[in-house]
Amino acid sequence: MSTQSSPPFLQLDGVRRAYGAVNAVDNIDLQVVRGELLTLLGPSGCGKTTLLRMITGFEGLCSGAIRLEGQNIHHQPPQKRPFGIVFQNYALFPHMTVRENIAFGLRSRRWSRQAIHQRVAEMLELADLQAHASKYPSQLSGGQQQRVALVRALAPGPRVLLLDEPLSALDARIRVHLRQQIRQWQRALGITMIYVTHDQEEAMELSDRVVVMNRGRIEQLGRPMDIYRFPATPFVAGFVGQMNFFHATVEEEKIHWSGYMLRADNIPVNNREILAGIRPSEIELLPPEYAGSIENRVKASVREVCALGSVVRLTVDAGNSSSASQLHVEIPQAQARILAFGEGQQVVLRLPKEAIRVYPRKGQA
Ligand SMILES: Nc1ncnc2c1ncn2[C@@H]1O[C@H](COP(=O)(O)OP(=O)(O)OP(=O)(O)O)[C@@H](O)[C@H]1O
Repeated sequence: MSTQSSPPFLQLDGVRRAYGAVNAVDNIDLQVVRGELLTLLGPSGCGKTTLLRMITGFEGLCSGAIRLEGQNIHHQPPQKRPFGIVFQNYALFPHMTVRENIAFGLRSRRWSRQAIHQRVAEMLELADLQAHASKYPSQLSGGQQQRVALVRALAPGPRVLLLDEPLSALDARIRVHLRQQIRQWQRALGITMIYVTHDQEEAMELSDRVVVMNRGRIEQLGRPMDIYRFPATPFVAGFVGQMNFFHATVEEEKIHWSGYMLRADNIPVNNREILAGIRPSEIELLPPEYAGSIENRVKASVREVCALGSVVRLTVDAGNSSSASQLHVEIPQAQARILAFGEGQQVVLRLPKEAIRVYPRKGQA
Protein backbone atom coordinates (compact mmCIF):
# COMPACT_ATOMS: atom_id res chain seq x y z
CA MET A 1 0.00 0.00 0.00
CA SER A 2 1.17 3.53 -0.75
CA THR A 3 1.86 6.01 1.98
CA GLN A 4 -0.50 8.78 3.01
CA SER A 5 1.49 11.32 1.01
CA SER A 6 0.56 9.66 -2.33
CA PRO A 7 -1.56 11.82 -4.65
CA PRO A 8 -5.27 10.94 -4.69
CA PHE A 9 -5.77 7.86 -6.83
CA LEU A 10 -9.53 7.61 -6.83
CA GLN A 11 -11.27 10.68 -5.52
CA LEU A 12 -14.93 11.29 -4.70
CA ASP A 13 -15.92 14.93 -4.21
CA GLY A 14 -19.29 15.72 -2.71
CA VAL A 15 -21.06 12.80 -4.40
CA ARG A 16 -24.78 12.61 -3.78
CA ARG A 17 -27.57 10.35 -4.92
CA ALA A 18 -31.19 10.75 -3.83
CA TYR A 19 -34.21 8.56 -4.52
CA GLY A 20 -37.20 10.81 -3.94
CA ALA A 21 -36.85 12.07 -0.39
CA VAL A 22 -34.20 9.48 0.55
CA ASN A 23 -30.60 10.67 0.44
CA ALA A 24 -29.03 7.27 -0.26
CA VAL A 25 -25.56 8.84 -0.57
CA ASP A 26 -25.38 12.23 1.04
CA ASN A 27 -22.52 14.46 -0.05
CA ILE A 28 -19.61 12.09 0.45
CA ASP A 29 -15.94 13.06 0.08
CA LEU A 30 -13.51 10.16 -0.09
CA GLN A 31 -9.98 9.55 -1.31
CA VAL A 32 -8.91 6.02 -2.10
CA VAL A 33 -5.17 5.39 -1.96
CA ARG A 34 -3.55 3.33 -4.72
CA GLY A 35 -2.98 -0.25 -3.64
CA GLU A 36 -5.17 -0.18 -0.53
CA LEU A 37 -8.09 -2.35 0.43
CA LEU A 38 -10.81 0.02 1.55
CA THR A 39 -14.01 -1.33 3.02
CA LEU A 40 -17.41 0.35 3.04
CA LEU A 41 -19.05 -0.94 6.20
CA GLY A 42 -22.49 -0.20 7.53
CA PRO A 43 -25.96 -1.52 8.28
CA SER A 44 -28.51 -2.38 5.64
CA GLY A 45 -29.75 0.73 3.83
CA CYS A 46 -26.80 2.98 4.81
CA GLY A 47 -25.93 3.59 1.15
CA LYS A 48 -22.83 1.44 0.63
CA THR A 49 -24.11 -0.40 -2.47
CA THR A 50 -25.36 2.85 -3.98
CA LEU A 51 -21.93 4.43 -3.42
CA LEU A 52 -20.19 1.44 -5.02
CA ARG A 53 -22.59 1.54 -7.99
CA MET A 54 -21.85 5.23 -8.46
CA ILE A 55 -18.14 4.43 -8.68
CA THR A 56 -18.78 1.65 -11.20
CA GLY A 57 -21.08 3.84 -13.28
CA PHE A 58 -24.22 1.72 -12.83
CA GLU A 59 -25.75 4.57 -10.82
CA GLY A 60 -25.65 8.25 -11.81
CA LEU A 61 -24.70 11.15 -9.52
CA CYS A 62 -27.17 13.88 -8.53
CA SER A 63 -24.14 16.05 -7.81
CA GLY A 64 -20.42 15.80 -7.17
CA ALA A 65 -17.48 14.36 -9.08
CA ILE A 66 -15.49 11.13 -9.32
CA ARG A 67 -11.89 11.34 -10.50
CA LEU A 68 -9.34 8.67 -11.29
CA GLU A 69 -5.82 10.12 -11.13
CA GLY A 70 -7.23 13.58 -11.63
CA GLN A 71 -9.45 12.71 -14.65
CA ASN A 72 -13.23 13.04 -14.31
CA ILE A 73 -14.79 9.65 -14.94
CA HIS A 74 -18.34 10.12 -13.67
CA HIS A 75 -19.66 10.79 -17.18
CA GLN A 76 -18.20 7.55 -18.55
CA PRO A 77 -20.45 4.50 -18.97
CA PRO A 78 -19.52 1.46 -16.81
CA GLN A 79 -17.82 -0.44 -19.65
CA LYS A 80 -15.43 2.48 -20.26
CA ARG A 81 -14.29 2.62 -16.63
CA PRO A 82 -11.17 0.54 -15.92
CA PHE A 83 -12.75 -1.33 -13.04
CA GLY A 84 -13.56 -4.95 -12.26
CA ILE A 85 -16.66 -5.91 -10.32
CA VAL A 86 -17.58 -8.94 -8.21
CA PHE A 87 -21.11 -9.40 -6.91
CA GLN A 88 -22.61 -11.59 -4.22
CA ASN A 89 -24.15 -13.98 -6.75
CA TYR A 90 -21.23 -15.24 -8.77
CA ALA A 91 -22.79 -14.21 -12.12
CA LEU A 92 -20.71 -16.72 -14.08
CA PHE A 93 -21.74 -17.71 -17.61
CA PRO A 94 -23.34 -21.14 -17.06
CA HIS A 95 -22.67 -22.42 -20.60
CA MET A 96 -18.93 -21.64 -20.41
CA THR A 97 -16.22 -23.62 -18.65
CA VAL A 98 -14.09 -22.09 -15.90
CA ARG A 99 -11.34 -21.44 -18.47
CA GLU A 100 -13.78 -19.78 -20.91
CA ASN A 101 -15.31 -17.68 -18.13
CA ILE A 102 -11.90 -16.30 -17.17
CA ALA A 103 -10.94 -15.73 -20.84
CA PHE A 104 -14.21 -13.97 -21.73
CA GLY A 105 -13.24 -10.45 -20.60
CA LEU A 106 -9.82 -10.79 -22.25
CA ARG A 107 -11.35 -11.80 -25.61
CA SER A 108 -13.73 -8.86 -25.54
CA ARG A 109 -10.72 -6.61 -24.89
CA ARG A 110 -9.06 -8.18 -27.95
CA TRP A 111 -6.09 -9.72 -26.17
CA SER A 112 -4.02 -12.03 -28.40
CA ARG A 113 -4.56 -15.81 -28.18
CA GLN A 114 -1.20 -16.29 -26.58
CA ALA A 115 -1.68 -13.52 -24.02
CA ILE A 116 -5.10 -14.95 -23.11
CA HIS A 117 -3.67 -18.43 -22.73
CA GLN A 118 -0.94 -17.18 -20.43
CA ARG A 119 -3.19 -14.95 -18.33
CA VAL A 120 -5.82 -17.65 -17.85
CA ALA A 121 -3.10 -20.07 -16.70
CA GLU A 122 -1.86 -17.47 -14.18
CA MET A 123 -5.35 -16.89 -12.83
CA LEU A 124 -6.08 -20.62 -12.56
CA GLU A 125 -2.90 -21.04 -10.59
CA LEU A 126 -3.59 -18.02 -8.36
CA ALA A 127 -6.98 -19.44 -7.38
CA ASP A 128 -5.77 -23.05 -7.31
CA LEU A 129 -8.39 -23.97 -9.91
CA GLN A 130 -6.23 -25.85 -12.43
CA ALA A 131 -8.01 -29.13 -11.75
CA HIS A 132 -11.37 -27.49 -12.47
CA ALA A 133 -10.49 -25.55 -15.62
CA SER A 134 -12.72 -27.61 -17.92
CA LYS A 135 -15.71 -27.81 -15.61
CA TYR A 136 -18.91 -25.80 -15.90
CA PRO A 137 -20.09 -23.56 -13.02
CA SER A 138 -22.87 -26.00 -12.08
CA GLN A 139 -20.17 -28.62 -11.37
CA LEU A 140 -18.49 -26.39 -8.76
CA SER A 141 -19.22 -25.56 -5.11
CA GLY A 142 -20.30 -22.03 -4.16
CA GLY A 143 -16.82 -21.20 -2.86
CA GLN A 144 -15.17 -22.45 -6.07
CA GLN A 145 -17.62 -20.48 -8.22
CA GLN A 146 -16.84 -17.32 -6.29
CA ARG A 147 -13.09 -17.95 -6.73
CA VAL A 148 -13.70 -18.14 -10.48
CA ALA A 149 -15.72 -14.91 -10.36
CA LEU A 150 -12.88 -13.22 -8.46
CA VAL A 151 -10.10 -14.21 -10.84
CA ARG A 152 -12.31 -13.54 -13.86
CA ALA A 153 -12.65 -9.96 -12.59
CA LEU A 154 -8.92 -9.76 -11.84
CA ALA A 155 -7.77 -11.21 -15.19
CA PRO A 156 -7.90 -8.03 -17.34
CA GLY A 157 -5.86 -6.15 -14.69
CA PRO A 158 -8.46 -3.59 -13.58
CA ARG A 159 -7.21 -0.39 -11.94
CA VAL A 160 -9.67 -0.98 -9.09
CA LEU A 161 -11.59 -4.10 -8.11
CA LEU A 162 -15.00 -3.37 -6.58
CA LEU A 163 -16.59 -6.11 -4.53
CA ASP A 164 -20.20 -5.97 -3.34
CA GLU A 165 -20.75 -8.40 -0.43
CA PRO A 166 -18.88 -11.08 -2.41
CA LEU A 167 -18.92 -13.66 0.39
CA SER A 168 -22.34 -13.27 1.94
CA ALA A 169 -23.89 -16.19 0.05
CA LEU A 170 -21.25 -18.63 1.35
CA ASP A 171 -21.19 -20.58 4.57
CA ALA A 172 -19.19 -19.23 7.51
CA ARG A 173 -16.10 -21.45 7.22
CA ILE A 174 -15.63 -20.85 3.49
CA ARG A 175 -16.27 -17.16 3.99
CA VAL A 176 -13.38 -16.87 6.45
CA HIS A 177 -11.04 -18.86 4.19
CA LEU A 178 -11.94 -16.90 1.07
CA ARG A 179 -11.58 -13.52 2.70
CA GLN A 180 -8.05 -14.44 3.70
CA GLN A 181 -7.39 -15.46 0.09
CA ILE A 182 -8.78 -12.17 -1.22
CA ARG A 183 -6.41 -10.32 1.09
CA GLN A 184 -3.46 -12.43 -0.09
CA TRP A 185 -4.29 -11.86 -3.77
CA GLN A 186 -4.79 -8.15 -3.16
CA ARG A 187 -1.36 -7.92 -1.56
CA ALA A 188 0.34 -10.13 -4.15
CA LEU A 189 -1.07 -8.16 -7.08
CA GLY A 190 -0.89 -4.76 -5.36
CA ILE A 191 -4.37 -3.99 -6.65
CA THR A 192 -6.68 -1.34 -5.20
CA MET A 193 -9.90 -2.83 -3.85
CA ILE A 194 -13.13 -1.32 -2.58
CA TYR A 195 -15.08 -3.88 -0.63
CA VAL A 196 -18.67 -3.55 0.55
CA THR A 197 -19.81 -5.49 3.60
CA HIS A 198 -22.17 -5.24 6.55
CA ASP A 199 -20.00 -7.74 8.48
CA GLN A 200 -17.73 -5.86 10.87
CA GLU A 201 -15.48 -8.85 11.51
CA GLU A 202 -14.87 -9.22 7.77
CA ALA A 203 -14.11 -5.50 7.49
CA MET A 204 -11.70 -5.56 10.43
CA GLU A 205 -9.77 -8.57 9.14
CA LEU A 206 -9.52 -7.51 5.51
CA SER A 207 -9.02 -3.81 5.37
CA ASP A 208 -6.25 -1.28 5.31
CA ARG A 209 -8.92 1.31 6.05
CA VAL A 210 -12.60 1.12 6.87
CA VAL A 211 -15.30 3.65 6.01
CA VAL A 212 -18.17 3.29 8.50
CA MET A 213 -21.36 4.58 6.86
CA ASN A 214 -24.70 5.53 8.38
CA ARG A 215 -27.69 7.10 6.62
CA GLY A 216 -25.77 7.95 3.47
CA ARG A 217 -22.90 9.63 5.29
CA ILE A 218 -19.44 8.72 6.54
CA GLU A 219 -19.46 8.36 10.33
CA GLN A 220 -15.77 7.52 10.54
CA LEU A 221 -12.87 6.60 8.28
CA GLY A 222 -9.75 4.99 9.63
CA ARG A 223 -7.61 1.94 10.19
CA PRO A 224 -9.51 -0.99 11.70
CA MET A 225 -7.75 -0.87 15.06
CA ASP A 226 -8.19 2.90 15.40
CA ILE A 227 -11.89 2.59 14.66
CA TYR A 228 -12.20 -0.16 17.23
CA ARG A 229 -10.22 1.65 19.92
CA PHE A 230 -11.38 5.21 19.26
CA PRO A 231 -14.87 5.08 17.77
CA ALA A 232 -15.77 8.65 16.84
CA THR A 233 -19.48 8.33 17.59
CA PRO A 234 -21.77 6.08 19.65
CA PHE A 235 -23.07 4.66 16.35
CA VAL A 236 -19.58 3.47 15.35
CA ALA A 237 -18.89 2.18 18.86
CA GLY A 238 -22.06 0.09 18.80
CA PHE A 239 -21.69 -1.12 15.22
CA VAL A 240 -18.02 -2.12 15.33
CA GLY A 241 -17.71 -4.48 18.27
CA GLN A 242 -19.62 -4.39 21.56
CA MET A 243 -19.84 -1.39 23.87
CA ASN A 244 -21.31 -0.79 27.32
CA PHE A 245 -22.98 2.62 27.26
CA PHE A 246 -24.00 4.55 30.35
CA HIS A 247 -25.50 7.97 30.90
CA ALA A 248 -23.52 10.01 33.39
CA THR A 249 -22.76 13.52 34.52
CA VAL A 250 -19.43 15.29 34.70
CA GLU A 251 -18.43 17.05 37.89
CA GLU A 252 -14.97 18.24 38.85
CA GLU A 253 -13.60 16.61 35.68
CA LYS A 254 -14.79 13.19 36.78
CA ILE A 255 -17.58 11.00 35.51
CA HIS A 256 -20.31 10.47 38.11
CA TRP A 257 -22.07 7.21 37.49
CA SER A 258 -23.94 4.85 39.73
CA GLY A 259 -22.35 6.20 42.90
CA TYR A 260 -18.81 6.14 41.47
CA MET A 261 -16.50 8.91 40.34
CA LEU A 262 -14.47 7.73 37.39
CA ARG A 263 -11.52 9.30 35.66
CA ALA A 264 -11.32 9.30 31.88
CA ASP A 265 -9.28 10.96 29.16
CA ASN A 266 -10.76 13.89 27.23
CA ILE A 267 -13.66 14.69 29.50
CA PRO A 268 -15.55 17.69 28.10
CA VAL A 269 -15.60 20.17 30.96
CA ASN A 270 -18.47 22.21 29.53
CA ASN A 271 -20.70 19.19 28.99
CA ARG A 272 -22.32 18.05 32.20
CA GLU A 273 -24.47 15.37 30.63
CA ILE A 274 -22.52 12.73 28.76
CA LEU A 275 -22.81 9.30 27.26
CA ALA A 276 -19.85 7.19 28.32
CA GLY A 277 -18.80 3.84 26.89
CA ILE A 278 -16.36 1.04 27.58
CA ARG A 279 -15.82 -2.20 25.67
CA PRO A 280 -16.61 -5.42 27.61
CA SER A 281 -13.14 -6.76 26.80
CA GLU A 282 -11.44 -3.65 28.25
CA ILE A 283 -12.90 -4.06 31.73
CA GLU A 284 -10.46 -5.75 34.09
CA LEU A 285 -11.47 -8.24 36.70
CA LEU A 286 -9.38 -7.91 39.85
CA PRO A 287 -8.74 -10.83 42.20
CA PRO A 288 -11.77 -11.26 44.51
CA GLU A 289 -9.64 -10.63 47.60
CA TYR A 290 -8.36 -7.34 46.13
CA ALA A 291 -8.91 -4.60 48.71
CA GLY A 292 -6.32 -1.96 47.75
CA SER A 293 -7.20 1.47 46.43
CA ILE A 294 -6.97 1.73 42.69
CA GLU A 295 -8.29 4.19 40.14
CA ASN A 296 -11.75 3.48 38.70
CA ARG A 297 -12.42 0.48 40.90
CA VAL A 298 -16.02 -0.69 40.81
CA LYS A 299 -17.72 -3.34 42.94
CA ALA A 300 -20.30 -5.49 41.24
CA SER A 301 -22.24 -8.68 41.56
CA VAL A 302 -22.56 -11.29 38.83
CA ARG A 303 -26.04 -11.56 37.37
CA GLU A 304 -25.39 -13.93 34.46
CA VAL A 305 -22.53 -16.00 33.03
CA CYS A 306 -22.54 -16.85 29.33
CA ALA A 307 -19.85 -18.92 27.57
CA LEU A 308 -19.21 -17.54 24.06
CA GLY A 309 -16.39 -19.88 23.04
CA SER A 310 -12.95 -18.44 23.60
CA VAL A 311 -14.36 -15.78 25.94
CA VAL A 312 -16.93 -15.76 28.71
CA ARG A 313 -19.34 -12.85 29.05
CA LEU A 314 -20.44 -11.80 32.52
CA THR A 315 -23.41 -9.52 33.03
CA VAL A 316 -22.81 -7.69 36.27
CA ASP A 317 -24.70 -5.17 38.39
CA ALA A 318 -22.40 -2.35 39.39
CA GLY A 319 -23.44 -0.01 42.17
CA ASN A 320 -27.18 -0.24 42.71
CA SER A 321 -29.06 -3.03 40.94
CA SER A 322 -31.00 -0.98 38.36
CA SER A 323 -30.49 -1.95 34.71
CA ALA A 324 -28.82 1.46 34.16
CA SER A 325 -25.80 0.17 36.07
CA GLN A 326 -25.49 -3.17 34.31
CA LEU A 327 -22.24 -3.91 32.51
CA HIS A 328 -21.03 -6.69 30.25
CA VAL A 329 -17.50 -7.91 30.96
CA GLU A 330 -15.66 -10.32 28.67
CA ILE A 331 -12.83 -12.41 30.05
CA PRO A 332 -10.79 -15.21 28.52
CA GLN A 333 -12.20 -18.71 28.98
CA ALA A 334 -9.14 -19.81 30.99
CA GLN A 335 -9.52 -16.98 33.52
CA ALA A 336 -13.23 -17.73 33.91
CA ARG A 337 -12.46 -21.39 34.55
CA ILE A 338 -10.01 -20.58 37.32
CA LEU A 339 -12.36 -18.12 38.99
CA ALA A 340 -15.43 -20.37 38.55
CA PHE A 341 -18.09 -17.66 38.60
CA GLY A 342 -21.57 -18.18 39.89
CA GLU A 343 -24.59 -15.94 39.88
CA GLY A 344 -24.72 -13.51 42.78
CA GLN A 345 -20.95 -13.65 43.33
CA GLN A 346 -19.28 -10.36 44.28
CA VAL A 347 -16.51 -9.16 41.97
CA VAL A 348 -14.18 -6.18 41.78
CA LEU A 349 -13.70 -4.48 38.43
CA ARG A 350 -11.39 -1.83 37.08
CA LEU A 351 -12.54 0.43 34.28
CA PRO A 352 -9.20 1.65 32.84
CA LYS A 353 -9.37 5.38 32.34
CA GLU A 354 -7.86 5.22 28.85
CA ALA A 355 -10.52 2.69 27.76
CA ILE A 356 -13.48 4.93 28.65
CA ARG A 357 -14.91 6.83 25.68
CA VAL A 358 -16.93 9.96 26.28
CA TYR A 359 -19.58 11.37 23.93
CA PRO A 360 -21.86 14.37 24.23
CA ARG A 361 -25.42 13.45 25.14
CA LYS A 362 -27.77 13.69 22.12
CA GLY A 363 -28.80 17.26 21.40
CA GLN A 364 -25.62 18.74 22.91
CA ALA A 365 -22.68 19.88 20.86
N1 LIG B 1 -33.27 2.07 -6.99
C1 LIG B 1 -33.69 2.58 -5.82
N2 LIG B 1 -34.88 3.22 -5.72
C2 LIG B 1 -35.28 3.76 -4.56
N3 LIG B 1 -34.58 3.72 -3.41
C3 LIG B 1 -33.38 3.09 -3.44
C4 LIG B 1 -32.87 2.49 -4.64
N4 LIG B 1 -31.67 1.94 -4.37
C5 LIG B 1 -31.44 2.20 -3.05
N5 LIG B 1 -32.47 2.89 -2.50
C6 LIG B 1 -32.54 3.34 -1.09
O1 LIG B 1 -31.33 4.01 -0.80
C7 LIG B 1 -30.89 3.67 0.51
C8 LIG B 1 -29.49 3.05 0.44
O2 LIG B 1 -29.58 1.77 -0.20
P1 LIG B 1 -28.32 0.85 -0.48
O3 LIG B 1 -28.77 -0.36 -1.22
O4 LIG B 1 -27.24 1.66 -1.09
O5 LIG B 1 -27.89 0.46 1.00
P2 LIG B 1 -26.90 -0.67 1.48
O6 LIG B 1 -26.15 -0.06 2.61
O7 LIG B 1 -26.11 -1.22 0.37
O8 LIG B 1 -27.91 -1.75 2.05
P3 LIG B 1 -27.89 -3.36 1.86
O9 LIG B 1 -26.73 -3.84 2.68
O10 LIG B 1 -29.21 -3.78 2.42
O11 LIG B 1 -27.73 -3.62 0.41
C9 LIG B 1 -31.95 2.77 1.10
O12 LIG B 1 -32.82 3.56 1.86
C10 LIG B 1 -32.62 2.19 -0.11
O13 LIG B 1 -33.96 1.85 0.19
